[in-house]
Formats: sequence, C-alpha cells, structure tokens
Amino acid sequence: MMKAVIAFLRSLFNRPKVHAISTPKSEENGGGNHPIAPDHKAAYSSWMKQHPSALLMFDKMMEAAKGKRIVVFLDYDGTLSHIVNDPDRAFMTNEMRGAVSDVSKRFPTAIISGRSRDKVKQFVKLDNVYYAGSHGMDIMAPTRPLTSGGKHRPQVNRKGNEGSFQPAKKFLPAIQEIFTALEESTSKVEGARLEDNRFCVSVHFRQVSKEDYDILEEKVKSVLENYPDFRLTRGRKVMEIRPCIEWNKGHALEYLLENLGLSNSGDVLPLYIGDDRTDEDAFKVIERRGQGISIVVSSVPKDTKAHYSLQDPTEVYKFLSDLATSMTE
Ligand SMILES: O=P(O)(O)OC[C@H]1O[C@H](O[C@H]2O[C@H](CO)[C@@H](O)[C@H](O)[C@H]2O)[C@H](O)[C@@H](O)[C@@H]1O
Repeated sequence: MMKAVIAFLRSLFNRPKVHAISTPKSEENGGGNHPIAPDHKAAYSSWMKQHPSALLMFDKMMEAAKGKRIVVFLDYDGTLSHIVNDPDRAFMTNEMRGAVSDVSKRFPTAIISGRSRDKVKQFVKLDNVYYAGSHGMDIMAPTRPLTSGGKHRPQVNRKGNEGSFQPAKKFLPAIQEIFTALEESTSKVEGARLEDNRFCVSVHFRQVSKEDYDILEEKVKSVLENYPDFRLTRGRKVMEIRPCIEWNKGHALEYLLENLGLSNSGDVLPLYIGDDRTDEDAFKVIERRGQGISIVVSSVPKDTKAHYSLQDPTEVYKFLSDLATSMTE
C-alpha cells in the first residue's frame, strides 16, 4: 500500500509541465494571446510550410530582389493597423507610420484599401505614398510616368503630376441611395454598423450577436434586390456592397504600375502585403505576372495565393523596418 502511495506521489511530481501555446492568435480576438489547441498549432505549422514567414525568408527575398525595382503595395486594416471593434478607431501606430514613411523614401509605395480614399489617408497621414480607396475604385496616382530610367522619386504632391481615376463614378448616386436604404433597414439590428466607403458600403457585424447574423444578411440582400448592378462581397466580419464592375485591388496594382511607368519593365518587383479576401485579387496578379512578392497577414491557416506570410501588423512593422534598411542595390 505504502509503495503504491509513494509511486503515485512520484508520478505527480515527475509530470511534464504543460505550457499554454500562445500562437497563433485567433482572428476574432483582435490579436490577443490566447491558448490554442495543439491540433490548431499543427495545422498552422503545416500551413506555414506552404507560406513561410516573410521575416525568416527576408534575406533570401532581398537576394532575389537585387538589381530589381521594388514597388510596395500595402493594404490598411489588419495589415498596417490591428483589427479593432470600432472601425473609426483603427489607428496605425507612429512606429508603423515611420516604417511606411521610410519604405516610401526608398521605393514607390501605395496603400490599397477598402476604405474611402480620404479616410485611409486620414489614418496614414503620409504625403509621399499613393492612395487607392474603395478597393481600388478611387485612385490618386501620377497621370504620366515619373521615371526616366533612373531611380524613382515619389512626387505625388507636385501639381499636375497626379490625377484621380474612378472607374465606378457613374454608380455614385446609386451607392448613396443604397446607403440610405441600408440605414433604414439595418437600424434595428443591434450592433450593426454602416460605413460609407465612397464607391462601396461596408455593413459591419463584428458587434452583432451571432443569432442576428442571418437577419442582418437578409436585410442587406433585400435592399440589394433593387440594385442589380451591385454585388455583395465579404471581408472580416463585414459585408461589402460594391458596383458590378470588373475592377479590384489587382487591377489597381496594375494601374499604379502602369502610371508609374513601370508596368512593362522586366526588372520590376511588386511587393504586396494584405490580410483579407479582397487582397487575393492582387496576389493573383502577382502570380500571373510571374514576378513579385506576395505576403498574406494571418495567424490562422487560410486559403491564399500569397507566397509568404506574416502573423499580424506587429510582424508587418518588423518586415517594413527591415525593408527600409535592406540592401537591394
Ligand atoms: O482593404 P482594407 O483596408 O483591409 O479594408 C477592408 C475593411 O476594413 C475595415 O474593416 C475591418 O477593420 C475594422 C477595424 O479594425 C474592423 O472593425 C472590421 O470588422 C474589419 O472588417 C473597414 O472598416 C471596412 O470598411 C473595410 O471594407
């Protein structure tokens, strides 16, 4: 009996310590560290083999980029800023702003966002980057090539050098009508929130209780029945209403390269970082061009065309800081 008690006590003391696994983080917790199940960790590790960390692959990437002209494209929400409950408070940190600014001094840099162009510019607050809002449907870019064989010098604010490109302009009156109709029809769904993104409307449901998701979606769909020229797409806890035109973040990337006079250069290397479904259109363009660097921001396995990954905006910051000081000549 005594022997059995001693054996039991020994087994208690000899047990290996159990450590909470703190990464990857769940998308919906806004980036906080929470313990996750080991099988999720295994799935993430296996996904990371297909989409290796852009931080770990940085030196290799820069080696391959030597002699090439990097053009940087950045998504905003979930990439430059952490996902938060209140879309009006998705601020980027001053450190991130500094890193983007440093990068833009070395490489042409554009922010391509689902937000309205004005809104994303208010968040980013940098003059020497190009802005494409409404998922690329509202671009402020040079109207003629700014390069003449030498190094690119960003000159976006010089008079006469930039103009807006708005392929969905004719849809503006209808999108405003849709916004008003949605205000009316979704007002009773607690937590639902509309955002006017100029050429698109976002219907946020991050703060809506799960039981009401279907009700909200039905309301949105019923408004859209009257507007056959518009379609519904989905992002992170958001439904987005946008015109049915063939124009997305991938087209915006190509448009910007073209207007920088860089679209046909064999030595141009577009680098795109984004976290959401709409960024996949840009990843596809990079894949089709057969040159470029595509990086998805995700801390969970997801279906993506991107080659590399970064876990969250904190890792994006580290990557951009490295890029700003990299040797690419
Ligand atoms: O293309 P993006 O710049 O990534 O914009 C896509 C949507 O981003 C914003 O919504 C997301 O971020 C919010 C703030 O963190 C979050 O509350 C929301 O749940 C996310 O979906 C933006 O508010 C949307 O209008 C954009 O369409």
